[in-house]
Amino acid sequence: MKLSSINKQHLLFSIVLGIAGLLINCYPIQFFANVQFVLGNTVTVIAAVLLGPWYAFLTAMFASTGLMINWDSPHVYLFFGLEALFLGYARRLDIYALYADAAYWLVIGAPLVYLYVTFIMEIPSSHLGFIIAKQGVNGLVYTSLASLLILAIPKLWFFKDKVKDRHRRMLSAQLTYFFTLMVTLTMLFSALIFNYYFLERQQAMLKQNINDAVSHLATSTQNYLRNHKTVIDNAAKQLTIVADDPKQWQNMLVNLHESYPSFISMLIADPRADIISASPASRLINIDNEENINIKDRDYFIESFYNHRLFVSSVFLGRGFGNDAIIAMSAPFYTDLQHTTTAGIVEGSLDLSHFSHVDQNNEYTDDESVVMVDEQNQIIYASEKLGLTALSVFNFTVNDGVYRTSLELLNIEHPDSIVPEYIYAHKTLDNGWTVYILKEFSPLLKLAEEQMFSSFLMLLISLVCTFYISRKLSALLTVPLEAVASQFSASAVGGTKIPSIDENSPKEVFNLYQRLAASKQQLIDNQVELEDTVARRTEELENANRKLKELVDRDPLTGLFNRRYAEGKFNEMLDFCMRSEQALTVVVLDLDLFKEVNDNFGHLAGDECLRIFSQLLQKYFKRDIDIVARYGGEEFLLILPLSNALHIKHHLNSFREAVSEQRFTSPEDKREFSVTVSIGAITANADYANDLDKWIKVADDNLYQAKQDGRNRTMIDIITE
Ligand SMILES: Nc1nc2c(ncn2[C@@H]2O[C@H](COP(=O)(O)OP(=O)(O)OP(=O)(O)O)[C@@H](O)[C@H]2O)c(=O)[nH]1
Repeated sequence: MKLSSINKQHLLFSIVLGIAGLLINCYPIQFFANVQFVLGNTVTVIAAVLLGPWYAFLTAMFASTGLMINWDSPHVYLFFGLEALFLGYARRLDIYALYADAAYWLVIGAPLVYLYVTFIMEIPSSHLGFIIAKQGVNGLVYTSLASLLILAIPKLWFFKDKVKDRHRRMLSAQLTYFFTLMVTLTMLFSALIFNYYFLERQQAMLKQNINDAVSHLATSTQNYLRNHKTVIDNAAKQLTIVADDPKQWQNMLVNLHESYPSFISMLIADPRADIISASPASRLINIDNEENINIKDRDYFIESFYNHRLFVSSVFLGRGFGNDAIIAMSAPFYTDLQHTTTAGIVEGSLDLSHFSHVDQNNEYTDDESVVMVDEQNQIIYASEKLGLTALSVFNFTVNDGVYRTSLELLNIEHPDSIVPEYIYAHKTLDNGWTVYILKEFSPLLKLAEEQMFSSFLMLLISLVCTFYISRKLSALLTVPLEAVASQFSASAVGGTKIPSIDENSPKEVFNLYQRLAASKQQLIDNQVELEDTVARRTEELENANRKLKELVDRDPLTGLFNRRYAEGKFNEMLDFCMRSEQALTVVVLDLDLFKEVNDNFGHLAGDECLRIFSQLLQKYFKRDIDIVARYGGEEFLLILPLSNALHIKHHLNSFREAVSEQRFTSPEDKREFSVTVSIGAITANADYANDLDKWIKVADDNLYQAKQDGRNRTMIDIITE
């Protein structure tokens, strides 16, 4: 964009839009997981549609800053800046924003997100589909919203008119787009709201399940410990009864152990802390060799024997019994029922691998794991698939980052990752132990992803249906309108009968058609009437013109051509004779003593005489090419092309004699009189002279001579050279 082409008003508007976008994007609407609606980007689309690519880019930079503040990730400038340019240029090509944005996220956005997520954020590929779908859904939401806003707020059209609009869009395309927008937005929102509540419900159920599971595990663990404590306590009481008969101890211990196999081993020690009895006996090395094993350094002996209490040890790894984590439970027994003297202790080593049975019997074991830690946070038991070592410290980080959920999340393998690994619930037991139930997070994400893709699929199907239906719907209007237009187009004007249109056309179109038809009929009638009037007027005008022309060319008294006409025609006649190499005769005639006619018979008689004389002239010189003109007063001029030099004088004399024989009657007193005419003429080849005056001069001289010689005669010069 050239600096000179920057429009200040557009610049200001794009900045205002950008600031609005920035503010909106500071508060994105939270959805499931890390899905947030970035509705602030709506302004970028508005800028792209109304102002073009570079103003939109500026708006996008502002709006993205809102997201940058929120997400602290500069990628937003790249993604949304490119989107603004793409939409702006698509607008210049007259591609609708929604179609363009869908294309952007498919062709440019998705690969960019892929590269960014894989190489910069280092998020597991299992989350990729979800993240790309999330961006695409966001794009469609704010683009539809922006397009609808532009349609709904007419004031924005002020800017729209200034965008280069290459061609007008078809009504069908506009309707289709409008329907598509409506359906997209409705579908997206309903799908997202449905998904939101579905996922909320799923999470609530999950939370309930996991809490139930942890309560169950806690209760069963406590019961397990309590039961076995009771067993040890009861055993001590039994041993007090038979304290004086040590031979029974071994049998009793074996029987007890058989009943409670969860104890890996059981033993009885005397006051010297020597093991007197043990079960299973085979696991007590050297017991048969009378080499007693002494346990006076063990906590369980000290606590029970000296402190007289039922003791439960911390967790430790059994010695000589494999490497399972165990706890020792011990109780003192006495020589008498009054507990005056301690006779020894009874101890049971409780197998904690028992929890693996509990764990394995759990119906959700596929994606559910158990971790149990003691009060020092040492792992007592952990499901095998977690790969945690017994008695190591249970290290995890609580993931309360960008993922919005009411579930508690933690990470074990990747403590710093923003992607949660497990949903968990925990409970601390009375003895200070804590039980955890962990459930993998990815299936929930997968579910959300599937929901999103199925929503997409539904959207796609509805778009295809909308496209088809809106085309059909718009055809209901556009086809009859086009029919009306074609019937009233310029090419259809010729006909006088207007064809009818389809009766199924919408009523509005049919009404329009009827009004147009009535107007057109009126137009046709008017046109016919106008044509008649014009034809009539044209004829009248032509007649008037003809008359006018005759008036201009003719002498009003005699009806002969006037002098002006004759002089004007001379050259034409001369050319004609020149081409055909024929002779031309110019004749000047003058009535003899005409003054006397006037004087004796009056002017009316003179006029009548002139008229009849003229008729005689026309009778004698009647060829179409002859020009017979009144030259002035009682003088006449004849221009006679193609004259035969041998006959012309004779013909003139015949005329002269006819005049002298003609009888004229005075209109007033009916007296008769006659006149004679003197004739001067010249016959020569056309090349004799170009100038009529020269011809007339010779003819005039001859006329003079005729007058001089006594009138009523013809004088002619026939010039042959
Ligand atoms: N009644 C009538 N008389 C006309 C008209 N035009 C010219 N005259 C008359 O014609 C007469 C011509 O007279 P003159 O020029 O003296 O010639 P003339 O009497 O014919 O004598 P010559 O030519 O020498 O034979 C005049 O008295 C004119 O008034 C016309 O249109 N009507």
